[in-house]
Amino acid sequence: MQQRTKIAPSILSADFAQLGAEVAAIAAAGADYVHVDVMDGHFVPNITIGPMVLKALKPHAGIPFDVHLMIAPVDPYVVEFARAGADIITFHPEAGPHPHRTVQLIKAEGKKAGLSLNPATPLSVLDHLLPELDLVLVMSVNPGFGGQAFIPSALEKIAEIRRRIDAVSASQNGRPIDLEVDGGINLETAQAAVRAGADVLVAGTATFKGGPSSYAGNIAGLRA
Ligand SMILES: O=C(CO)[C@@H](O)[C@H](O)COP(=O)(O)O
Repeated sequence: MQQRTKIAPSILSADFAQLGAEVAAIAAAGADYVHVDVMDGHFVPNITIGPMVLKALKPHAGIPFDVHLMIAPVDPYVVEFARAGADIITFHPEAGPHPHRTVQLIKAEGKKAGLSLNPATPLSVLDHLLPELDLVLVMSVNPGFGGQAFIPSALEKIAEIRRRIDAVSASQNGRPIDLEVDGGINLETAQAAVRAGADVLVAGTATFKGGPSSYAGNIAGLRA
């Protein structure tokens, strides 16, 4: 069953010189999650922020921090990100040999666990893991940078994952599992992604364009 659409601004498009004020501003503007893109220059070709910055940002926004780890290996860093303030920790199945163990590590810290699928990652990675997950993140761009164009084949993937999530959720007394889409989200692609079954939209460029006075309108526009 699809929930109300949630908006998770990616702070990759925020003003990095004002990050505390930026996360406070998006929370005040109606964002549901703060989406933190963690990149290591190895798993993806870009380097962003680590647990120290997450810890510094945490007190600035009273909404869940949705942390997307684009790092390999991922297991050695799960506990540090959890204790730095992540509420949801999402990782890639390619980032470690044992994705099920990574989920166990996340859950042992009392956090929600997400699995992210790159554009070329097959849906079979979900076969034995979906019942354990709280979130599935469909990448609609190749991870590494903001401002890329939405890859249309993500829509087919979202629709199939929607079916699988609904089946698992129904067998677990309606336990919610978020279906999040990330990359190239604008007013047009947001509508297509939600129609296909997404219920969380990650949006960097589309949230932060125009500066703080535009955030509430940008978020409301995406949600509508
Ligand atoms: O994880 C990533 C990129 O790797 C995304 O979160 C992007 O940062 C989204 O940016 P826009 O496409 O919305 O600008």
